[in-house]
Amino acid sequence: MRAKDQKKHRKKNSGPKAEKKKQQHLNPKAFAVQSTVRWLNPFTGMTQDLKTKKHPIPVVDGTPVEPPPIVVVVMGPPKVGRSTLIQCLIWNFTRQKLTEIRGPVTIMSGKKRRLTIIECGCDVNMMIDLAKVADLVLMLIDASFGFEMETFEFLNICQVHDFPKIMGVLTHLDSFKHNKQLKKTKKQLKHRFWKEVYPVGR
Ligand SMILES: Nc1nc2c(ncn2[C@@H]2O[C@H](COP(=O)(O)OP(=O)(O)OP(=O)(O)O)[C@@H](O)[C@H]2O)c(=O)[nH]1
Repeated sequence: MRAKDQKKHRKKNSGPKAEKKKQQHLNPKAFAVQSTVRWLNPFTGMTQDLKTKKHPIPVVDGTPVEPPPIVVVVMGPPKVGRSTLIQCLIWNFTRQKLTEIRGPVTIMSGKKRRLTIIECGCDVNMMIDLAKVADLVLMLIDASFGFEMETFEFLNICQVHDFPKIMGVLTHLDSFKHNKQLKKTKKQLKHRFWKEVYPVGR
């Protein structure tokens, strides 16, 4: 068969494929300038875009007027006197009595300074979370008993997560009958506390 006799390939004008091809050719220069008149029009064209770009954007200062509250974490083993200490702190700053502590308590400690006091339980997850956010940790130690597992656990966690400021607070000091014994225990606990905290603490 000769090439002349062969039928020429004809373009499809109907059917789904043809429709698709037609649609593809509808807007070949979608992002090009199609009309210079419209392009120069101050309300619809590029001029408006250029003007907007030139317009200075006001810089908003997002810094809060009042500083965020200082997070104070009160931690210690069970029955060491955490709730009692928090109640005393609240009474000291606000002259209000809080019988039950159910969560974080925020108090005004100055004209613009706020304190958020959080009681830390003996749960490890809670300790990890609070070690990350605490600005100051009040570490309660029962003087009549000495250091307990929870205290060391918390100190270890603090070493991993950016060590916060730590203050040791001795409780149950009134259980000592003799002054000499009290002084000796205080000294011992103080030395031990510094040994544990100082090498890594701020
Ligand atoms: N003698 C004496 N008793 C204290 C002292 N601090 C707290 N207590 C008593 O110890 C008991 C427990 O105190 P809480 O403040 O409830 O201790 P906590 O650590 O909050 O205890 P839990 O949350 O129940 O684990 C209470 O009866 C307090 O009165 C203290 O310095 N001396």
